[in-house]
Amino acid sequence: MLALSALPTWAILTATSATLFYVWFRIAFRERLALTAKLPGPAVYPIIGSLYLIKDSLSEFFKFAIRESRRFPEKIGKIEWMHRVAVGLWNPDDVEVILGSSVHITKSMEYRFFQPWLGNGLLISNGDTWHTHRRLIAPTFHAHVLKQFIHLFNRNSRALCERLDATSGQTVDIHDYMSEATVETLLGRAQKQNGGYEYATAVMKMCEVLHVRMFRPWLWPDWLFNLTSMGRMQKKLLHTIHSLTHEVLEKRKSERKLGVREGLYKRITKDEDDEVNGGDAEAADASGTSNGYPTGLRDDLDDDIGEKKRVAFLDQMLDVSEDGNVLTEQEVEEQVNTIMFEGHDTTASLCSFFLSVMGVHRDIQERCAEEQRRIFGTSMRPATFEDTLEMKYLERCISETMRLYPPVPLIARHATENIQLKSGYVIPEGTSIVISQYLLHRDPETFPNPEEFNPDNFLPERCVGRHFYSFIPFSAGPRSCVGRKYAMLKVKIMLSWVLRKFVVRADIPEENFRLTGDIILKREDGHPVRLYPRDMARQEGLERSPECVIQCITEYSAGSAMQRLSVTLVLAATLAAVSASPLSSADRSLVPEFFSRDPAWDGLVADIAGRDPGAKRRCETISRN
Ligand code: HEM
Repeated sequence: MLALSALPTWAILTATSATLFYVWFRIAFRERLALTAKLPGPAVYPIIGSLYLIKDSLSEFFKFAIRESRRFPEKIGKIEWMHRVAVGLWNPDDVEVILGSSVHITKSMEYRFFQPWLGNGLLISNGDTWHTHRRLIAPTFHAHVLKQFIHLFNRNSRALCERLDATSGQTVDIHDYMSEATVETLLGRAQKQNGGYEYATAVMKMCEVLHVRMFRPWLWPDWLFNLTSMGRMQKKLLHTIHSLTHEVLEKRKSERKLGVREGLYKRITKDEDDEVNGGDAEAADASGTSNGYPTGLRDDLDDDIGEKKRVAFLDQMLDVSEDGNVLTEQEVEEQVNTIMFEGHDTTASLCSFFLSVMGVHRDIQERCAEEQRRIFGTSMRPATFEDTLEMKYLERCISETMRLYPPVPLIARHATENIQLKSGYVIPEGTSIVISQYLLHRDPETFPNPEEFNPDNFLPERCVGRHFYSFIPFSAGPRSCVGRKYAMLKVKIMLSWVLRKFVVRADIPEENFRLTGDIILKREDGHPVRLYPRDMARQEGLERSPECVIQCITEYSAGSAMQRLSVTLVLAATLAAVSASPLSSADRSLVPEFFSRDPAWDGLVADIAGRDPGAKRRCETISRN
C-alpha cells in the first residue's frame, strides 16, 4: 500500500486503465481469443505478441518466414500483435475455402495503405463497389478484346530489343528494361519522353515504402506516418505517378473528341478478329493451354461476351464516365492507377526472373529458342495470336518461373466471420488471412523436387489430377487477377522477341538468388544478365552449347518416337552450329566424355544420318574431338 501511494497519480491511473482495458478485452473477445489460441504458430508473448520475429531487412524476414513455415506441417501458422492476428495458409484445401468463396472476398486491413495511391480501385475495393466495378472491367480483358493489343505488344517488344541491342555483352539489370517496356505498353502513345522509366521507378519506390510501413506498426497511424521522411517521400512519388496517369487519360479524351478510334479504342468485330488473328480465342483456351491458370477452373474472364462488349479498358472507362451515372472521373483515375500498377510491375518481375533463370539453364533456353525458330524461322516478324498458341514450351517455362518466383507472393483477405477450414481449424472473425503462393508452389507433396526448375511440371499429363489451388500465380476464384490473359499474351510476345534476337547468359545460379518478399517479388541483388545478339553468339559458338547437345541425348534416350524426331532435328541444327565454330576448351571437355559413354549416341547418329547425311559427318567430328 505504502509503495503504491508513493507513485504519482497519473501512473496509477494509467496502470488501472490498462488493466481494465485488458480485462474488458479478454471478456469481450473471449470466443475469438479461444479460437486464436488453437491455431498453431510461433510463441506469442504478452504485449509484444509475435513482434520479436520482425527482422531488420525484408529479405531476412522472407527467409526466416520460409524456414519457420517448415515447423508447421499442417501448413497453417499465425502471428499476433495486440488484438491483431494474421494467419498464413499454404494448404491447397484450406486455400480453396478462402479463394473459391464468393463470401470471403474482403481485402485485409493492410491494403488500406494503398488507398492514397489506388483510391477505391479494383484491387483494394470491397462490397458492392467492387462487384459493380468488376462487372464493368472484367469483359475489357477478355481474350477477344486483347487481340487489339497485339500490334502494340509487338511494337514495344521491338523497341525493347533495340534498347537491349545497345548493351551487347555488358552486364545489365534486366528488370530496369522490362519495367520500362511493360509500362510503355500500358501508357501507349500518350507517354512523354522517359515517362515510362520515371513511372516505373516511382512505382518501385512506392512499393518499398508501403512494404516497410506494413512491417512497422508505429507507422500505421496516418497522421504519424505523414510527419516522417517516408511519408513525405510517398507524397512526392504519388505526385509523379498520378500526374502520368492523368496525362494518359487527358490525351485519350482529346483523341476521342477528334474521333480517333484506333488501337486501344478500336471496337473489334468478329470478322476482323478472325481475319487479323486467324483463330478463335475460346478455342485457344480449350486447347489445353492453361496460361498460368488452373485448367479446371473458370472465372468471369472465361464468360462469353457479346460483340458489343468487346471494348478495351480505357475506352470502357471513358464511355461509362461520359454517361456520368456509372463512374465519376475520380473513380476512372483510380481504376487506371490500379491497372497501371498491377499491369506493369508484375509482368516485369515475371520476365526478369524468366530471363535470369534462362541465363543459367542454357539447355532450357535453347529449347525455347528452338521452338521460336520452328514458328518464325529466322524472321523477326511480329508475332500473331496464332503464333502465341504454338509457344507451348515457352508457356511451360513461364508457368515454371511463376511457380518458383510468383510475382505476387502473397494474397491477403479479412475474415468477416468465423471460417471453418478443411484442415479442421477455425479462423476467427477479424483475422487477416495471408495466402502464400511461394510456399504453396514449393510444396513437395505437389511438386516433387520443388526447388528444381523443371518446365515438365506443366506437361498436360502432370497437371491432370493436381489440386486446382496448388498453383495460383494469378490467384483464383471470384477475385482472381483480371489481367491474367493480358499478362500471358504480353509476356509471351515480349519473350518471343527477346529469345529470337538474343542469347541470354547469367552467372548467379538459382540457389544464390536473394529474394525479398516485397509486394511484388524481387531479387535483392537485381537481375544481372548479359545478352548477345544471336548472330554474334552463333559466330562465337555461344548459341548452341554442348549442354544443349547433352540435353538432346538425355531426352532422346527417354522419349517417344515423336519426341525422338523433334530431338533429332534440334540436335542436327545444334551440331551444325557447334561444329561450325571453334569450341572453347571448357565446352569441348563436356562433349566427348558424355558422347562416348551414352548408349543413345549411336542410335541418334543413325537417325540424323537418315535425315541429313551432312550431319552424320558433323556428329563424327564432334565425337572424335
Ligand atoms: C504476371 C503478371 C501478373 C500476376 C502474377 C498477377 C497476379 C495477381 C494476383 C495474385 C492478384 C490477386 C491479388 C490479391 O487478391 O491480393 C491479382 C489481382 C489483380 N490483377 Fe493481376 N497479376 C498480373 C498481371 C496483371 C495485369 C497485366 C493486370 C492488368 C492489366 C492485372 C490487374 C489486376 C487487377 C485489377 C487485380 C484485382 C482484381 C480484383 O480484385 O478483382 N494484373 N493479380
